[in-house]
Amino acid sequence: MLHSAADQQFEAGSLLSGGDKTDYGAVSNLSLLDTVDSPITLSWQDIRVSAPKINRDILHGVSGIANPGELVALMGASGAGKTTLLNTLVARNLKGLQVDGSVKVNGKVIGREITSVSGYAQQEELFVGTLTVKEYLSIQARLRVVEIPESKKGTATSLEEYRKNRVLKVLANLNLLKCQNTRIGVIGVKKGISGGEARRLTFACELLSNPALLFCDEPTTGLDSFMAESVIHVLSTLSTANRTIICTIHQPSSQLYSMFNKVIFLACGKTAFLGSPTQAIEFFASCGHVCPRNYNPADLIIHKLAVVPNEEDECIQRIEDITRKFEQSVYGTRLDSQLASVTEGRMPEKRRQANICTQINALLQRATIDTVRNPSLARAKMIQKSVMGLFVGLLYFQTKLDAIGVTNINGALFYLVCELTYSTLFGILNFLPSDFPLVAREYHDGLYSVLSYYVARCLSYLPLFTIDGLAMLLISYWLVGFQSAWDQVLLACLISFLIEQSSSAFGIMLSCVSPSFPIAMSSAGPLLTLLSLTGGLYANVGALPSFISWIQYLSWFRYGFEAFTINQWRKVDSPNWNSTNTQEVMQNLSFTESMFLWDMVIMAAYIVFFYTIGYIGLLIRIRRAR
Ligand SMILES: Nc1ncnc2c1ncn2[C@@H]1O[C@H](COP(=O)(O)OP(=O)(O)OP(=O)(O)O)[C@@H](O)[C@H]1O
Repeated sequence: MLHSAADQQFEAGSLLSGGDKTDYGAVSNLSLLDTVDSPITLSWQDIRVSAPKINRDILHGVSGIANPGELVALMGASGAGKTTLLNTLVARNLKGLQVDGSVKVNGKVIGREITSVSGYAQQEELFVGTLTVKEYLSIQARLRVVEIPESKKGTATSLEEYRKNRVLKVLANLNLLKCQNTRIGVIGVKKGISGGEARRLTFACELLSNPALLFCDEPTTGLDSFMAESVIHVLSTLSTANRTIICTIHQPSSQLYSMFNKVIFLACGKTAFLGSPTQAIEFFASCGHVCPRNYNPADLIIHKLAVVPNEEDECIQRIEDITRKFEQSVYGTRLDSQLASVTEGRMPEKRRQANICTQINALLQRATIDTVRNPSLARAKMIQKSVMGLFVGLLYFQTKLDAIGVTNINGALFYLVCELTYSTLFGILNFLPSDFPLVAREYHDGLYSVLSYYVARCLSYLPLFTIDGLAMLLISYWLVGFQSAWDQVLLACLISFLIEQSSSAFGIMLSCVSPSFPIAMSSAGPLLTLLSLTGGLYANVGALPSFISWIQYLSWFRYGFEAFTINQWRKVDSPNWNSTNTQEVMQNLSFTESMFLWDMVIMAAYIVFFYTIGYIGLLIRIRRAR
């Protein structure tokens, strides 16, 4: 992981170093670290987790407590159950697991509502990489900060100003001011902020709402020792403001180990120790595992708690010995008495969701920036459609209105329907896969509803997936010599819009209901073939066998082509053309002139239908992803 020279100056606590002083001026009248108004004591008792399908117990009655102002490390060998315990505490990622025992916030079991009083910085960083750090945080602030807290009422005149100050303050707190205008970046596509900055940005998002309880899954994994230390330093500083912070951590260095207020060691799904870092060293020494001088205590303890291949019996015996000794030790009994003395206290205020307009607005802004800054999509689509418009124009250049010309113009119209469909659909099939992990996480963090995301994302695609089609249509229009009375041009634009929207709504629906991107891709091809074959050019829609003829009524190819054709031939600016010629063209294709309006209404209805099914599919998938 890269880190800049400015990173190396990083010092949590002296947060102005390397920062942007102009910006900081805006928040200089505010204290750097907000003290938590309603501190949280988190306690958990006799947590048992099993996987019934494979008949396996993962946690065997684990108990513990974390108090305000404490930075707690959850440690243990790989497979000890750290992530499972953290997931149980935050009520996330427990699909397929049976969970018993109680998790209490200030002495009260609140279940999944823990999400609304805590922050969870997950290990996998998920951002919208095309945004800058400040843009991303500002949008997060609109979703996470919905009112000025009572204690901060005098610090800002409006919610907007409070959010702005909050973003600057969090940027300063986490030493992100110097990279605030840097794009976050997309792994493997575009380099952005450093690994340490990305990790701090994850905390920054969580801190916007100033949670009293913060969970962090492996905050130092993947970082070099300096970065790891700076991240833990930030957490340690944050905990001093009366926050309760619990994080899982893999083999911390001696330096890191001593920065925690409390360490919890798990082994084979049991608590092997809970207490201060120094007490842990003493306890393990009392069990016969003395830490040599200049040796990392965390390494020694985790090694003693690991089950080593080919030495399973010996290791399990040792672990049982340690866990039993812990239960009987002064630390074990003190934990029991602490848990017994937890009484119901004041509940912290739950984080409210922003109203639906704010949600859609913020998400639309984010999605639009992402779509516009995504050159592979925006630029490629515009270039492709313009080239295709030119190509069609040249291929059918100034077509005459004779028998061959009519066939050619109909061919050109059907080609436009296909071009408006295929590239749109395949361009939009990636609608969900790229967004899904972030949206599922933010939904379960309680930031917004699925409907807000869906509306915003669909709207963000609308301009691009309209303008490109119109560009193609208008470039080819006069080159081919389509009928160009103003009402015909306008109606052709409307038909083009409806065809392209039918295709993008269908693509979004497929993307949302398919279990995976490859399945969506592989089902799109055959479905489009079926719909285009019954579109009216390859086979006369009036002569299709009855058992297959019904498919045409599902095909926007058919409605779009019929509407384009009627629009073209109903009014022809030529002395050699009369209404009989129009009827002949219609009869040859088995199209009905009176269907013109219906074609457009039916396409509009299909668009609504596809979007609705897509929404239901997305809702089900996101709800299942907790
Ligand atoms: N959903 C599940 N179904 C079945 N087994 C599971 C499930 N989740 C976890 N386990 C098993 O439970 C054990 C503990 O897993 P967990 O991920 O909590 O360990 P960990 O201490 O976080 O390990 P690591 O440090 O390697 O991430 C592992 O053996 C794992 O295979």
